[in-house]
Amino acid sequence: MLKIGLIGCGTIGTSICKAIDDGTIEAELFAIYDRNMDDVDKLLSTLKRYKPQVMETSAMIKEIDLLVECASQGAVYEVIPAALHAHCDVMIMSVGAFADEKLHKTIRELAKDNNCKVYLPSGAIVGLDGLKSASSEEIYSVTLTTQKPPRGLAGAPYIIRNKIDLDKINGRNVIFEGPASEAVKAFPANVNVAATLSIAGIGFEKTKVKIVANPALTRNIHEISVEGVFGEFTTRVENVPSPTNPKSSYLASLSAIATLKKISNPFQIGT
Ligand SMILES: NC(=O)C1=CN([C@@H]2O[C@H](COP(=O)(O)OP(=O)(O)OC[C@H]3O[C@@H](n4cnc5c(N)ncnc54)[C@H](O)[C@@H]3O)[C@@H](O)[C@H]2O)C=CC1
Ligand SMILES: O=C([O-])CC(=O)C(=O)O
Repeated sequence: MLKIGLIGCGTIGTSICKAIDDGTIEAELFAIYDRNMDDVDKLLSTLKRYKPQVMETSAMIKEIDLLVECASQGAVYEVIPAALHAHCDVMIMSVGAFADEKLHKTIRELAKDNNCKVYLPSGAIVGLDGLKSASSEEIYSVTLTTQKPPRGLAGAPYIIRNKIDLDKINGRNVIFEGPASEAVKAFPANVNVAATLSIAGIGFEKTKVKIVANPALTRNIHEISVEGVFGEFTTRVENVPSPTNPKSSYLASLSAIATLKKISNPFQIGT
């Protein structure tokens, strides 16, 4: 059975561990880690079947088959290269870290050299399948428009740096427009999806991102428009925010679970 270690015992981490615990994902939950022990304890209290060990990732990567990162972009730097060195496969949620070209290159090379897989789930967006197909020919443009209720953007470095008072926004307000490379640094916990889109499509500089704060919303909306030789498509998803973290859509947790279900299943059907 696939032996999993996990870093990040917050919203997505807890959903994943519960899905392993209740058998939705057929895998062994071997170990977990978080820099915040309260989050570790809270997660452990939700599990009925598994009592994973709590250990630093430097120790767990010697024992596991797959390391799941659902912590932060900083954690990607701290743990992913080491895990690949240790011949672990990895699944990464904080995909925005890949905007750092050096890290991106290092992760690709380490995965190749150590014969490891790097899994990036679709996360909170829909349409990556079409973009991947279309990418065999020229893509002219990819645009992501993300709308969130203001509290779904709270704490972002861009909001703090520009002293934007989210409580004072009283209508649909475009607060950022720029390339994905800048968006994922300015909003590291809000638009990792822009990174996944960039990697699947035309890269971090050409992928355009617009971020809108909209107090009228209760959902996180991601609209993707793609134009290329194939024609054009638009997708739109209206995501229910996770109750424990309004920045992260519930679909992101479900996407992580779906990816792990696929990885852990020895029986694969379809192309
Ligand atoms: N790819 C996608 O579509 C999506 C990605 N995300 C990203 O996934 C990650 C997890 O999201 P959530 O579970 O909602 O966040 P969360 O804030 O609920 O939980 C994150 C947990 O990771 C821990 N953590 C953060 N940095 C750490 C480090 N360096 N070492 C150890 N522990 C660390 C925190 O203490 C916290 O318990 C975030 O980076 C988030 O931005 C979120 C939604 C969609
Ligand atoms: O969950 C979402 O709606 C998107 C998100 O936070 C991210 O991509 O970082």
